[in-house]
Amino acid sequence: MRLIIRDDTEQVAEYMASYIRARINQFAPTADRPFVMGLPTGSSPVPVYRKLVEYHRAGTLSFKHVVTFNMDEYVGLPRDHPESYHSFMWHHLFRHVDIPPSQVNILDGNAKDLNQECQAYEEKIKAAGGIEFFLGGIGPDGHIAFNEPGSSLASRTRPKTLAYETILANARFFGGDISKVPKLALTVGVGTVMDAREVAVIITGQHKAIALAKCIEEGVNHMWTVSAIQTHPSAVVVCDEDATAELHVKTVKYFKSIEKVHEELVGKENMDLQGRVHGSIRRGGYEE
Ligand SMILES: N[C@@H]1[C@@H](O)[C@H](O)[C@@H](COP(=O)(O)O)O[C@@H]1O
Repeated sequence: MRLIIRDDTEQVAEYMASYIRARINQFAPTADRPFVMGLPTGSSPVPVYRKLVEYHRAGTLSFKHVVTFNMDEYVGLPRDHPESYHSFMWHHLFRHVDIPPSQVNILDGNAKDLNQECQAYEEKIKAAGGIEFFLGGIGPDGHIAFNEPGSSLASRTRPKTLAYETILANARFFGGDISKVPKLALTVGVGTVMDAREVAVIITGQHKAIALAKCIEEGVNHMWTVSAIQTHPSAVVVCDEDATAELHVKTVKYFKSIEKVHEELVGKENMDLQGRVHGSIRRGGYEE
């Protein structure tokens, strides 16, 4: 696993978005061989989506042959509610790019049979050939998607009761009114995320510093579900300086030195590929 540290959220977004652009363009997706992505909601990915939209407008990125699967959705919120993840994704990304709506997949939190909806989602991912690249964010309690502390690290897409801490954290999107925050969600499982061929997680802000330390410096633990990425063969965490507050200085220095040596090996001219180099050094992905 690699840890990439940037000064602030803007630089984190720049890194992540340019990496995604390079990854899609390098994959050269076609109608028969689309690029399949997993996508998160939350405030952390917003600047990443803004940059992806900019790239699209500048003509350097197309979503024509991209298929997306969102991580999660609230149960019981109308699809067009401003805080549904459906609305969020169309507002921040999909309506600004050339993705055909038929290639967008978001769990239906109003499905009659929620278990059936989740099972069908897993099958749809499988039918699409699996997820090539899963972008994730985390909650301050280290949850990835809505895989709250104690979720099985082998979990699949399913309905999930939200932890009180998550309900509190998300109250800011519902005018600070806890009673308005849905208490149940549909979410991909940790196992679903881990099945992706590559996983990248954005962790920003001092309020996520403990979660980052648990994920990087401690063992794999179901109480910090994002820590499962330690077992993934091709994973990266991209964080800002604020989020490193609970890491040992030695850890920060270590990952910065890895990146420095990597830059020297790869050469400045390839830096836009951010760790993914054509040819002999890397065939793809973050192997560490
Ligand atoms: N289900 C979502 C997660 O997928 C997301 O990672 C998290 C963090 O949101 P933010 O980036 O706003 O801190 O919010 C919710 O809990």
